Amino acid sequence: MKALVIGGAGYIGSHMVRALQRAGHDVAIFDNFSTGHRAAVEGLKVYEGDLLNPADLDRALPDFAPDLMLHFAARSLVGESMVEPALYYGNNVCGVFNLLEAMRRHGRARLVFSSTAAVYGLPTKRRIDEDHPTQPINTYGWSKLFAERMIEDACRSYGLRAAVLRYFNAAGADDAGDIGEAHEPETHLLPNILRVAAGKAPLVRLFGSDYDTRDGYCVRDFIHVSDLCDAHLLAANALEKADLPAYQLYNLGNGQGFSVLEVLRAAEVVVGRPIPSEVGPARAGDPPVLVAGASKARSVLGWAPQKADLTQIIASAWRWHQAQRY
Ligand SMILES: NC(=O)c1ccc[n+]([C@@H]2O[C@H](COP(=O)([O-])OP(=O)(O)OC[C@H]3O[C@@H](n4cnc5c(N)ncnc54)[C@H](O)[C@@H]3O)[C@@H](O)[C@H]2O)c1
Ligand SMILES: O=c1ccn([C@@H]2O[C@H](COP(=O)(O)OP(=O)(O)O[C@H]3O[C@H](CO)[C@H](O)[C@H](O)[C@H]3O)[C@@H](O)[C@H]2O)c(=O)[nH]1
Repeated sequence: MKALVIGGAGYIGSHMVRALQRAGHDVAIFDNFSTGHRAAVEGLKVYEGDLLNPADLDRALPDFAPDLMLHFAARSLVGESMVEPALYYGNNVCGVFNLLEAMRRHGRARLVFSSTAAVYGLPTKRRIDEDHPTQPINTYGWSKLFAERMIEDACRSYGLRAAVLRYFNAAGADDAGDIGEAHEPETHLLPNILRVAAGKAPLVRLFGSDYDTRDGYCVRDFIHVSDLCDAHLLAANALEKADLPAYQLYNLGNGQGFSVLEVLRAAEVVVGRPIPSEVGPARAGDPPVLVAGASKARSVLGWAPQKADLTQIIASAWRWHQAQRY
């Protein structure tokens, strides 16, 4: 299969490239390098282009003629989305619109799309499954929900077959240790903890300690990036199954929540020393608990996460942080 990874120079996209290659597929990347890294895509076929420029897609799609497109190219900082909503509606909504139109123009009909647990908003039940109401509390979540809707409509009207994957908290790095999470600025919990452990920052700030949770800290469901990629491969196969609908939606998480403090303590065990921290004010827009109900991906796709153990996730991220290439 020929797969075009849109946003393939980014954190999750670069891992997806690896997973596709290991599965024997022919891979190319489409990326504008706004947050991606050239070092992550060395030696690969790259179409440098922007989803906001349809001419770039008109160059890449007929040239590579992919059987499958995988979309990772988004802005994804919750805080930024509340200050600069236009950036989010531009990239995450107009970008997806341009992609869907280009796919229609060039007869490309298979898409796997990265969505997010942020589409759900505040949880109304302990585990968030796909039937949970979607009421985002930030612009990032709304932009992804609008994109999902456009994809669903394209499946109904234009013969597209698509899988939308709503991730919870992606973490960890490839076993090879040469690609990993590197955002600037970094806002995610685990890389921020490990930057301190690696001596690149003096301390990590824990946002809020008086949430209504077991220890007062926010609780999240961490899923290894390689397990996410496995689910994408399975979702791509599911697009070919006539007994499954043209539009498929799956949550991806381990179904187990860890508090911010528990993640810090687990990281201290992995690195073998205390990691300086301080408690700061709660961050605006953070739901207290986000834990996935992801049984649908298991039962329909046959997905079985191989790296669900938090210590294993942190250890893989730590290997990357110690030898970070970019
Ligand atoms: N990291 C997480 O925990 C998480 C959780 C849920 C969902 N997601 C979603 O997963 C996807 C990937 O996240 P990530 O953490 O790897 O992000 P990232 O910022 O590391 O990667 C995004 C990539 O897309 C590229 N890109 C962005 N806009 C583009 C455009 N207009 N045209 C071409 N390329 C463009 C960037 O240069 C980058 O290489 C995003 O859609 C994000 O919303 C991530
Ligand atoms: O330096 C930090 C960074 C984060 N946190 C806390 O750690 C938890 C996790 O925060 P992250 O920023 O790592 O992740 P989020 O849960 O905010 O968001 C992630 O998961 C969401 C869905 O669950 C979205 O998909 C989003 O794109 C993705 O970044 C939150 O309680 C946050 O307040 C800290 O205490 N200190």
